[in-house]
Amino acid sequence: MADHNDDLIDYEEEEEETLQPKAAVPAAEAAASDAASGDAAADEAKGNKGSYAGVHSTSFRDFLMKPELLRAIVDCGFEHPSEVQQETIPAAINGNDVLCQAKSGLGKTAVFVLATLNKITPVPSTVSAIVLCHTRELAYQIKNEYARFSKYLPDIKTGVFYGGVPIKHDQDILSDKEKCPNIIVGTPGRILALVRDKSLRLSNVSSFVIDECDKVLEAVDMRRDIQEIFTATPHNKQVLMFSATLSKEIRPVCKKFMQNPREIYVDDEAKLTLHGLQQYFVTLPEAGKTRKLSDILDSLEFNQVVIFVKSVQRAKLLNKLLNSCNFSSTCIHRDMLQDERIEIYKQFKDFTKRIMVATDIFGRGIDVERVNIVINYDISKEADQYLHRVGRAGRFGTKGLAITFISTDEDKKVLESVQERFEVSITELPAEIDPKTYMTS
Ligand SMILES: Nc1ncnc2c1ncn2[C@@H]1O[C@H](COP(=O)(O)OP(=O)(O)OP(=O)(O)O)[C@@H](O)[C@H]1O
Repeated sequence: MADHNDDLIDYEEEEEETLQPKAAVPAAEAAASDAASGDAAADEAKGNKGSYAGVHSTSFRDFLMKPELLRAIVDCGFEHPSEVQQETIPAAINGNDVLCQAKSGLGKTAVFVLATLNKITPVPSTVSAIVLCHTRELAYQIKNEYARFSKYLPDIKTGVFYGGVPIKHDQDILSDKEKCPNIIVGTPGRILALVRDKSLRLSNVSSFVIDECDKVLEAVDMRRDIQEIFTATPHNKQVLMFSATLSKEIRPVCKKFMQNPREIYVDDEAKLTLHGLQQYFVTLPEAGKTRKLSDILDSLEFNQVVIFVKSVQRAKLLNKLLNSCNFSSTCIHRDMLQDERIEIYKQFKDFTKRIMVATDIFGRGIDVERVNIVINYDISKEADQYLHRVGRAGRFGTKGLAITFISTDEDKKVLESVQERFEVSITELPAEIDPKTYMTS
């Protein structure tokens, strides 16, 4: 990656101000009894969570959080914090800046959602937290996570703003005293447009979050937007950033936005491998891909499948083909009306469709619990993106299966680099796979 330092404001050159650690909310104990009342909802919500949820002794009650949050956590069926949550929630609640890498599907979202909700004392018509991410569907998903966790905090309002829909709607919400959100989730382009036209005032922001931060800050145009949004916020605020992949090149770029952050990295890339996920490849000519895909979908048991392709055109075509063969398939790509994209995301999340043909807009951050197979009809261009894509299966320690089609020398190289970097053995797809090995019962 090029040296982007010149593009960024160098906060190290400014006077360092230490963030005030937030006063502890003396509520953890009191919350225990409140939390217990949500047990029935929790049992229902638990569903098929992976074994990962149960192996830790630390409890969410050990964190100094508002009792309303602890109640919501119970309702969501979260029994124990995952490793990344144990490591980062206390630091984030304490007011530290956090730059965090942790493998896919282990609950990074809850870290910033809980930390920001815990911090905010909502003031009407005042935006206190801003959360940025790279795709509209992810922004929508994060907004829903805020809705889940703020269930018992009705005074905190969250809004989501992204491109592809009329900006007037967002402007109206922001100018309405009753509706103006305290927390805003969005994609950089639309948020910047709202800042520039002065509908969105960020002068009271105390939390600034970037999810999938490597992706957001890698692309020069998105990074410029972020930088401009960042300069509209006060100097003294908490900055939190997250991704499953954080190369050594991007870390200093992220840190330019932070003050003395708590840094959590997975330097041993082998530790990014999801162990509940079986990974296979199939070598075949390009012309044989559709036939093979159809055989796989016919022969394997699955709950939901995501099939990744490399272009919009291929997504459209493949989806059409699958539908003509009576598969319950849908597709998502950038060449669609935004409302339609969100509708399709919702249908898939609600299990109305079993198969999603997608471009890389669905490759990071998207969390659909029932997805247990990912197929790379076209392999990604880079190893990092492979890791994110296959992470759509095997969420939160559940089992899953990833199958990658290899038809060119280029494809082979990407697969080799995945195996080397993440120390994972990807073998040839066997003639038969026992469903028990990839379906969580
Ligand atoms: N402590 C917990 N107990 C049970 N389930 C959890 C817990 N934390 C998170 N989850 C669930 O695990 C799933 C994955 O979480 P999330 O989407 O935040 O992962 P992530 O780390 O952001 O992954 P990615 O890197 O792929 O974006 C979600 O469905 C979430 O509700």
